[in-house]
Amino acid sequence: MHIDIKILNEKIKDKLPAYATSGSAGLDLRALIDAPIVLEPSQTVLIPTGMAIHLNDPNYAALILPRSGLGHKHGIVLGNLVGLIDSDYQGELMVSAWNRGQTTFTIEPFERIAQLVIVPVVQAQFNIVDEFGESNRGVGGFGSTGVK
Ligand SMILES: O=c1ccn([C@H]2C[C@H](O)[C@@H](COP(=O)(O)OP(=O)(O)OP(=O)(O)O)O2)c(=O)[nH]1
Repeated sequence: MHIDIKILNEKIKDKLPAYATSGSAGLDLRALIDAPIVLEPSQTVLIPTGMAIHLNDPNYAALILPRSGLGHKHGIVLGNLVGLIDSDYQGELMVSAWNRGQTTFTIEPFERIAQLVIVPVVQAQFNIVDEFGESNRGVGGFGSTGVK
């Protein structure tokens, strides 16, 4: 798949997202900031990435996800938990960085703060019905199969 990407800030030109290994699902996104940002516990900041993508196909979306290491070791996740990038969005990719840990964390310029995953999407059409067809589960949910 080819995706149009716009460089909005020349400083990111030689640091564009790339798959780290042939099996990588995510592309690391870097913080396009001029100076370190100190994130206090519980604080959330919106971090620019200096780039925009245009997926241009309703059958795809991109998800911004936390980096496992940052989340596990330092408590840096996303203020919106997951960022959803619509296929018609052309603006700058922004990362909502949330320090859910108990100590300050400093985001350095160009630090890899999140990752972008391209995913397939189905835009559904809904048929209004009075009754659904047969199903094994029916309306049972929220642990109805025995999960505590
Ligand atoms: O982490 C994120 C989440 C979203 N976006 C951009 C891409 C997305 O297509 C657009 C709108 O996001 P969303 O629909 O989730 O935001 P909203 O709060 O529902 O606002 P809107 O009224 O703009 O849809 O913002 C980002 O850059 N980073």
